[in-house]
Amino acid sequence: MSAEPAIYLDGVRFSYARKGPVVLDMDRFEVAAGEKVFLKGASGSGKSTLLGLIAGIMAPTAGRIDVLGRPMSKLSGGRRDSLRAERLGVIFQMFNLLPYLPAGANVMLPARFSPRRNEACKVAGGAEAEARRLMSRLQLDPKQYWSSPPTELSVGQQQRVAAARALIGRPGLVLADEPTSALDADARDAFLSLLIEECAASGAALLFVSHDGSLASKFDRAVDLSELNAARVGT
Ligand SMILES: Nc1ncnc2c1ncn2[C@@H]1O[C@H](COP(=O)(O)OP(=O)(O)OP(=O)(O)O)[C@@H](O)[C@H]1O
Repeated sequence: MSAEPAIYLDGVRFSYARKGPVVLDMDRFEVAAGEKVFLKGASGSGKSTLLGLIAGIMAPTAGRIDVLGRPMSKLSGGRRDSLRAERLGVIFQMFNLLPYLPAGANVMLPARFSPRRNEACKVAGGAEAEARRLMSRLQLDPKQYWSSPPTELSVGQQQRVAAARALIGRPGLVLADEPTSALDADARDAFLSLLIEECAASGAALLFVSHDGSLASKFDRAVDLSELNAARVGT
């Protein structure tokens, strides 16, 4: 496992519009390699914005964000996309599954787009074998659901597909934005335990956003963005 931090953020400011309000203003934030961090904060405190910046979907207005030792915030949009595809697993609030691809093909997507992740699947017998293993681990039987279109899956099942897709090919960092908000308490706890186990098995750091503070005890550390973000939007 790399000793470089999974996330290193220094003096970051971000506005959605050139003359718009500063929505994120953070001095320092770090997540160690393999660390599991729970990120909470009031609605509108900037959690999704922070994840978008770490994932390289947007670039900060000022400051530096390194991801797995790479200078994410200094890269062009195209190179940020490549870094995200090669090294990050991202589970969005709405899962962002491709509706025209069946579940199994959705899980395999990162391995199709990233040679590095495809290569990492070889120890498991290839990308399809690894996709099936991850679906089984996340309690979504691939014999039954491999060919199912996402529209025919329940919200909880779609979430498992999104998690398996994020985990395929050993990403160094998994970012999860409220992935449990649609689940009941038992399903939520089971899902989170499996996600944490799989991140630990592949050595991935996990930054997990949720409003539900009762989940925090499962993590190495909990962080409140309302305290870290000097912009204090939404509070
Ligand atoms: N696309 C956008 N354009 C302009 N402003 C935005 C955009 N997305 C979010 N914001 C603003 O940025 C601030 C932070 O929003 P963000 O979605 O990051 O908060 P959050 O903590 O994830 O909220 P929630 O817990 O409700 O999901 C809010 O004031 C919001 O209105």
